[in-house]
Amino acid sequence: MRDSIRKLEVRVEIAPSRPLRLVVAALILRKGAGGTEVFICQRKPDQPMSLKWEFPGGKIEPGEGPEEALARELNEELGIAADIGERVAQIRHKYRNGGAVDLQFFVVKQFRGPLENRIFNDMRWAPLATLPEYDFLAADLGLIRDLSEGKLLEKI
Ligand SMILES: Nc1nc2c([nH]c(=O)n2[C@@H]2O[C@H](COP(=O)(O)OP(=O)(O)OP(=O)(O)O)[C@@H](O)[C@H]2O)c(=O)[nH]1
Repeated sequence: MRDSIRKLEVRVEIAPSRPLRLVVAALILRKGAGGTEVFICQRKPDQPMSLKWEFPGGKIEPGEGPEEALARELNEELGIAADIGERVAQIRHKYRNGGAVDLQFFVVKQFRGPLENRIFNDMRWAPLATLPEYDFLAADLGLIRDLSEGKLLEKI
């Protein structure tokens, strides 16, 4: 009896928690012929939430600031050295599997180096008005609507 009680206590202590994932992502912008374009990326078929589109970025690691984390991710994923600009959106989203993310989006208007596809299934420049045509991650949908309607970046 005592043994089973002790086991239960241990289980509770090591029970996996699902912490909020702190994520940063970039709205990399350029002026195209038909207006502002943003750089979007498609997840690989073998990744969770496969083939969904997203903005490049990733999780903040312990000890990193958000801008620092985003510069590192853009370098790892796309091979660029980016100047991280203004933070334009923050979204909290709970995915159906119970995981929650806190997403911060930063504008990037300048970067050095060619954009290299290091981890994505596909990637491209998309005019803001065309964003709703892409199957984006659920957490991004409000932002996609705002961007496609010309909101959020008016003062950028
Ligand atoms: N980079 C990026 N991540 C996003 C966006 N929207 C969104 O919900 N996320 C979520 O934020 C997390 C980013 O983590 P990550 O890029 O470092 O790692 P990952 O996809 O391999 O996820 P995992 O390591 O949690 O399984 C993912 O869970 C992803 O689903 C977005 O627009 N860009």
